[in-house]
Amino acid sequence: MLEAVDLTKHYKQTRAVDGVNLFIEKGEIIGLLGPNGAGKSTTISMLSTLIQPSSGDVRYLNESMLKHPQKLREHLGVVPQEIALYSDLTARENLEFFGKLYKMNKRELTKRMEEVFQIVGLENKQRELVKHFSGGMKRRLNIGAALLHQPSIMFMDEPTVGIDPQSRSYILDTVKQLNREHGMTIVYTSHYMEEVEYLCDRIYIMDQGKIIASGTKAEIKNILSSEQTFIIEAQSFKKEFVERLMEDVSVRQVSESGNKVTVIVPKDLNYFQTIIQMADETNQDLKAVEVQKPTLEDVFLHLTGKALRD
Ligand SMILES: Nc1ncnc2c1ncn2[C@@H]1O[C@H](COP(=O)(O)OP(=O)(O)OP(=O)(O)O)[C@@H](O)[C@H]1O
Repeated sequence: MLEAVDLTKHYKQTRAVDGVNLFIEKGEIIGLLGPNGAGKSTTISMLSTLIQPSSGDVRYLNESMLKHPQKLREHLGVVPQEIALYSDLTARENLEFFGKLYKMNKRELTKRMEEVFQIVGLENKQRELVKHFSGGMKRRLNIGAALLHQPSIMFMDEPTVGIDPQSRSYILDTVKQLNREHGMTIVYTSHYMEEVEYLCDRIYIMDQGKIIASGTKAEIKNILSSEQTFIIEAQSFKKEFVERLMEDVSVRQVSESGNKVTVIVPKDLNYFQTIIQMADETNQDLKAVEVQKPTLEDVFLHLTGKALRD
């Protein structure tokens, strides 16, 4: 339905987005995951026609949107990273303002505002000044503003950054509900992999302006299917035991943190046995040895050598 074709944006020396190809099908929740500065916001600003690419194309229903962005804009809702509300107005006055921008007539707007306040859970706060709202309530109202004109595609740029856990969980549930009950297509950017894992059908992982992996959650985790991770727990670790692990040529990675040691080995090894044997030989007491399923964070670490929240 919506496609980025070799999308590139540079600012002087910075290649903010560097040859991104991605597609979004109707009814999907797509996650755009990457650390700060990866190019997520710039990508969605180009996809939502807010900024012009340096090169490449944005296609909606197979038609280029660079010359006629209006065709796409009426179907889009954008929740920007920065809160865009008037704090001296009430929640209701804010939505009225946005409704006028969308050129909605009064009757239509009044009806839609009721629905929107309900979706974002602010029915009882309509007449309160936004300056008295918590960060989470402002975010929810911001989402409400983007929903007024009933868009079919919604771009949400890190909508849960810096808010309380209750509002965060409310927003995540709202995203699911908009998708399931209203059939909305959603593009969700985040650097919280657990959010993307919870919400999204397909994921694009970005780093330094490029897509470095894409696919369903299962497909992405499969990237690591050639490895297995063991978490070894003990009251304290003996130097000899950790050294034995580090010296083992079949071990790909060892890291020690507090009372846990993480060991990555090829999948086909029966390494559980080896760990027990090494512990025995070095008089190391163990509390537990667990095999860990890979998370998206592990995949990211594997692909880029750095953590998502660096
Ligand atoms: N208007 C601009 N002028 C100059 N450089 C920019 C501009 N916008 C973005 N950049 C740079 O482009 C790169 C990508 O930025 P972008 O905001 O798209 O990343 P992001 O993945 O959304 O990060 P964040 O999670 O911090 O929002 C960064 O290095 C940023 O500094």
